[in-house]
Amino acid sequence: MPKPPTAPHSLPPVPGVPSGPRQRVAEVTITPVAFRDPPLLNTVGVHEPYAIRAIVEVRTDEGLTGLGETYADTAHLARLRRAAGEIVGTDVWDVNELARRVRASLAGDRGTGGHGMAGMVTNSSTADAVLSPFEVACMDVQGKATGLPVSALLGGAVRDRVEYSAYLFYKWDAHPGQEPDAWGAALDPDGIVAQARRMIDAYGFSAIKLKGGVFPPEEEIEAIRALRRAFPGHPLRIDPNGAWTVETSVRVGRELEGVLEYLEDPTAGVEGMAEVARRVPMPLATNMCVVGFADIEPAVKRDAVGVVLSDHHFWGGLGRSRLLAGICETFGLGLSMHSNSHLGVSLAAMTHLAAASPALTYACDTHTPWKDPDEDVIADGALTFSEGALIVPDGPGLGVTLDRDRLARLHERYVECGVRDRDDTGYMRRVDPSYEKKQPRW
Ligand SMILES: O=C([O-])C(=O)C[C@H](O)[C@@H](O)C(=O)[O-]
Repeated sequence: MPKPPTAPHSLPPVPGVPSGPRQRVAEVTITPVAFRDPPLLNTVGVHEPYAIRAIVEVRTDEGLTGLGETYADTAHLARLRRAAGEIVGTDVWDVNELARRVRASLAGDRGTGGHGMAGMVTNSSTADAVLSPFEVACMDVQGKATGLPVSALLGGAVRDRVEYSAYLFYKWDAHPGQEPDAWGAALDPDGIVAQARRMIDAYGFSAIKLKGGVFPPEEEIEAIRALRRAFPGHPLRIDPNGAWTVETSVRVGRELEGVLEYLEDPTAGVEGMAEVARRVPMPLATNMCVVGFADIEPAVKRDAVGVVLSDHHFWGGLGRSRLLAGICETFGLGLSMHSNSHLGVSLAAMTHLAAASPALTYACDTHTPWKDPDEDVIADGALTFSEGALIVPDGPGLGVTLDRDRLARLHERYVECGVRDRDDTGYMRRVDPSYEKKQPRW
């Protein structure tokens, strides 16, 4: 009797896991990198000359490689490295097993800092933040193994282009001791409008977010009014990262009635947010008081937020961010997307997630315009903005490839600038030393 043809891959099936070319994680590489970051101001201080990220590569026993990207502060890197050792041997389709192993690798780790969450009032899950880049990398492999884009693996793209917003910052001309960059300074309403015009001319964005909490609220209200006059049709948002008292938040919210599409994190903590929400006319958005699954119930009970900014880096990857999207739909919460200084691997993952999230109806945040296009780790051409949006890549996986020369260069920079030795906040922000004592600032 002729033998049945052998399957191309010989792993036993995993119950409940979709079939597909099966592969196991054979090797994991984590490469911290540093890229130039302009002197953008936020409520804690100023961005450092370099932002740091970690690029995660997951290689399989079948020779495919998947990519992920995450924070690279000292605490987070140490956790990533522990997890990397544990996940070798995992089937890339078995994300539950991947999560189990990541959690096991963190046993006994009670730390909550790192991964960009320092200073937040949060129930953010360290394990979710560690899981995220590995899950994204495994999904990239799944896509490569099946020929499907990640958006298809997430349930299917409901849009073929993902809109992003112009993310404006008050800004110095230059970091001390450096040449001014092409953006120039933006320290008043005219500077902010000029920055918006430049960014919108270059990218075509049709929504605008201003990072606030830097100057007294009256000045920031003026900047928003100036933006409204200059861009009458663009939805506007302001985000002071929780720097205002409840009373200041209420005053700003009322003054900007009819001007803002949402007011993001005006004050810190779910109680304060709930009180502001009761007294201002627009929805409150957050990426500070709902940053993990445990934050959802208290926020919903108190009606504290109208819009959640998801972020797959915090929420455990793409699959768990889809879960968040479903919960938001259930409770009638809007869904938008948060960003931090990031590279192209994250941008690709954000774009696939947004494409596959029907409830995500707001333009997403991105820091991309603040990065020199040569300072990335991906090859050019995969992600290009047109009319404020990215076309969702339709090639296998994330649809981006690593440029190894760039990766090596940015890693060398990371080693040279010594940031690896810093026990920083995870933001790579130079923090005003008096900040801790000044919260809320107004
Ligand atoms: O709420 C936000 O958009 C952020 O927290 C993102 C960034 O950390 C932002 O504040 C920054 O880049 O300074």
